[in-house]
Amino acid sequence: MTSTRLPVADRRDVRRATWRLLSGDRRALTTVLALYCAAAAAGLAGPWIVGRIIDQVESGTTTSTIDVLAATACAFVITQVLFTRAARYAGHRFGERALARLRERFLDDVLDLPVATVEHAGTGDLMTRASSDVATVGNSARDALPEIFLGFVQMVFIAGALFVLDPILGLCALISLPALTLVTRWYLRRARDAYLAEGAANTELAEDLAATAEGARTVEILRMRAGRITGNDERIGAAFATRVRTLWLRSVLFPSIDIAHTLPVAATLLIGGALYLNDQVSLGTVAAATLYLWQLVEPINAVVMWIEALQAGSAAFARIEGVGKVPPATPPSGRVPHGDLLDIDDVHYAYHAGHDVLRGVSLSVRPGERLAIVGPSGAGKSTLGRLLAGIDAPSAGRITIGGVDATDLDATELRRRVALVTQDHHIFLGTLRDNLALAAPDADDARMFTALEAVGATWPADLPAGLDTMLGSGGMQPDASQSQQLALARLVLADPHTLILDEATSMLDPRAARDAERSLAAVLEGRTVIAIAHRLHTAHDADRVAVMENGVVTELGSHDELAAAGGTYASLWRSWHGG
Ligand SMILES: Nc1ncnc2c1ncn2[C@@H]1O[C@H](COP(=O)(O)OP(=O)(O)OP(=O)(O)O)[C@@H](O)[C@H]1O
Repeated sequence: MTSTRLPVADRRDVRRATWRLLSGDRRALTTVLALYCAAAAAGLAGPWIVGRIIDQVESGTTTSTIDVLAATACAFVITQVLFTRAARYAGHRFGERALARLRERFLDDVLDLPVATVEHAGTGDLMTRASSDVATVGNSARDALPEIFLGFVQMVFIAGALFVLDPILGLCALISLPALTLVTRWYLRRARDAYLAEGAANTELAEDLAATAEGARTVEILRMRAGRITGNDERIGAAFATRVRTLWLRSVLFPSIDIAHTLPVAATLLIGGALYLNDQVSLGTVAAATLYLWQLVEPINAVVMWIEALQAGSAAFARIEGVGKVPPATPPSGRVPHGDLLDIDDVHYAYHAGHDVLRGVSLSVRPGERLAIVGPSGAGKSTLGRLLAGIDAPSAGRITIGGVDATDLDATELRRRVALVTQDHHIFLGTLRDNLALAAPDADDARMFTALEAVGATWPADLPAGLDTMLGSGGMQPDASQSQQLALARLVLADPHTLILDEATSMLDPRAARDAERSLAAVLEGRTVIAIAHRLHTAHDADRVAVMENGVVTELGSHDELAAAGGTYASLWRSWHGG
């Protein structure tokens, strides 16, 4: 099975998704925009009033006029502060709501992912998208977007005010614009890929570190320390290189911005000075224009700084949106199975092209039959179980349920009919009831207790809080055997017509395992059970036994037939029995 990263959405999709996210709360967005415009408009008054004060002083005026002008300037500054504060507050609330909608959609997309896709992609990829990518987008939605918007509004208003003040001085403000545009375009063209590469390198690093930490014991025992350190070093090196690349892009952008501030001020002072000497503009106008230009520093800096964050946010958003681009595992054909006959016809499967682990498996499992699959380790039993449960599709051949290809059934329909239970029994944080309701949301307490009893779990009846007992960290920690019983009880509640038990009871002690399997079989009378088993008593109790060796079924028959046939099963049975 080769590792395939989850897709990344392209620019057009990201633009569309951004618009969808923003326009999902139009009223709030309009309020935020209006408040920012009001704040930017109020900010224009200060320099203009200072210019007027200078002109008044030059032409000779009373102190009371100056006092009135100064008081007016103060009033506008306070108004600007109040509007900005209100705009930021509304902007943050808007951003948080947008982020909440994004998280909900992301969760839906993740839950819709085919299991095989998640396994192929590796959990690190999904974890990075769910954690750091969502946080980065949150940062953009909460801070970057509102700040960039405020910056743009301020720039447009200030440029407008400069032109109104004096068109020639207005032109001075634009002197750096072409160079600034070029540098910003140069940066933006490269930034997305650079940030995507940084995100991907971080994912690889996170996966590698997690694998080393999780497998620490194995690393110690097999003395793989040096190898792991070298591997981790390489990943850290790769992540470092991608960071250096984004740093290089920033190191070109930021100094260019600094120059872009200074040039227009110098030009305004020079040209404004010459105009003043020629009596074409007043001293107050030159002063006001210079102050406006200094005022531009803040929005330009903010826009550039936050555009950088927005780039990182856009790359992260592309990765989040990419999860929704994964095609459904099985485009439903709409065909309805007739009956529950499970037919496996010449099925091949390879994790790596050219290395078939299933090499032409053919088998028919009748409804209600109990089939045990036995065989040596690596024979392909679990792989066949995954294919039967629709987690992976055969590379060749067909698996049909009631005459319809398993790959043509939609995921919900397939899960309703076939369920795989393995040794992984996840207990979700929540009550015992929550954990059982996952399989049957409508089940009442009586049904839940019946399901638990069916799999031999009597301990829930003794719990003081009963089904309301909290499980998981901070609550009751079920042991391996109890977790397995919960998983089996979930299956009883889900009630699919075919159950595939892949070593499902292996963690229980032999007596408990036998009890659980017996109880399960009793509850599921008339249903199909395919048990992939290491313990041969499972085979002994089954209607038929299929022996798998090297990717094919080599023997098929009842326990008695195979035990008498003197083949692989007979020798397995003899050695298991110590005979
Ligand atoms: N995810 C995977 N990627 C690559 N190869 C795999 C993967 N899972 C299993 N294999 C290989 O496929 C072959 C069949 O494995 P499978 O687990 O289906 O056998 P099994 O009969 O169930 O063995 P066991 O009884 O030990 O679980 C083995 O050679 C195994 O190494």
